Amino acid sequence: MKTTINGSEIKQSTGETAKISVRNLDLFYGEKQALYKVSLDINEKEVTALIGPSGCGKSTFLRTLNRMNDLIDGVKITGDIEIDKENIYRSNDVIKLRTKVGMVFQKPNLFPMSIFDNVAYGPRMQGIKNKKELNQIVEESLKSAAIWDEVKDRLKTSALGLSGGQQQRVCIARAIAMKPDVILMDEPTSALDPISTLKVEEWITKMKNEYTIVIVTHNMQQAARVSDKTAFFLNGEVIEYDETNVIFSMPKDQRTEDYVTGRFG
Ligand SMILES: Nc1ncnc2c1ncn2[C@@H]1O[C@H](COP(=O)(O)OP(=O)(O)OP(=O)(O)O)[C@@H](O)[C@H]1O
Repeated sequence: MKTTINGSEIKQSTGETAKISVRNLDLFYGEKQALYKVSLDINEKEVTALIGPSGCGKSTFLRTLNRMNDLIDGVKITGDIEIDKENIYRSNDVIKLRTKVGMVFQKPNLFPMSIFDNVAYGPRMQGIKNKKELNQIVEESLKSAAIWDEVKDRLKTSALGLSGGQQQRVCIARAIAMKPDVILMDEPTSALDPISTLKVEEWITKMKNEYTIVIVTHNMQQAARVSDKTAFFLNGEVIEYDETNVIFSMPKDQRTEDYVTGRFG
């Protein structure tokens, strides 16, 4: 279904609950505009993939959803983003937002501390001190991220001693430990080998009934495998947003078709 608000087309789907509503989002890095009137709804407990050629604004858009761009000097954002109907740019509680909206980056970015302390870091910052409770959160999070069996006997050793694929799953566990509703993933497997990639993809598929997941990927097969909806970005605009099978098998816009069939990118 397509509707219009203030003359701008809202890309949305019927019948489902929008967890995240984005309206008329413009973003500037200083003088340079990186996003143009982005309006779309992201459904709860679905996987939404953001695809498009390098530099088209996917990561920029992803970072607006937990206000990570606030950390960059000279960024100006106009428009509205609501999560659970709350305008995230009208609240000053960025910590609360980043608890609710977790993020997994392209490269594993664990702290130079033990596996346990990495996963317990967020809960401890939230004030949880009880050892039994922390043990439970760490175990559950590592299990959920499908890494428990590989690390359960070395929780007190440095997380940096793990392989890249294992580190990325500990990053996922660290995000889960905060009990987020939304998990943003910025090319989470681009630095991983095929087996680790498969494990992360399996995690996404298994967990999509628990979290709203938004993933930036350059890998078309990955988007097709894991996502329910796909948004195609080009030059800072959303060109097309639809069910993933529509985007990949019968896109409406020629530019989407050219991109997904590999004619450019
Ligand atoms: N911190 C920044 N300061 C200035 N310009 C930036 C900054 N980050 C990104 N840009 C510019 O904004 C545009 C969008 O970049 P962005 O990283 O969001 O694209 P992308 O689609 O995620 O690209 P890629 O697939 O290569 O990661 C690009 O022109 C980029 O050069």
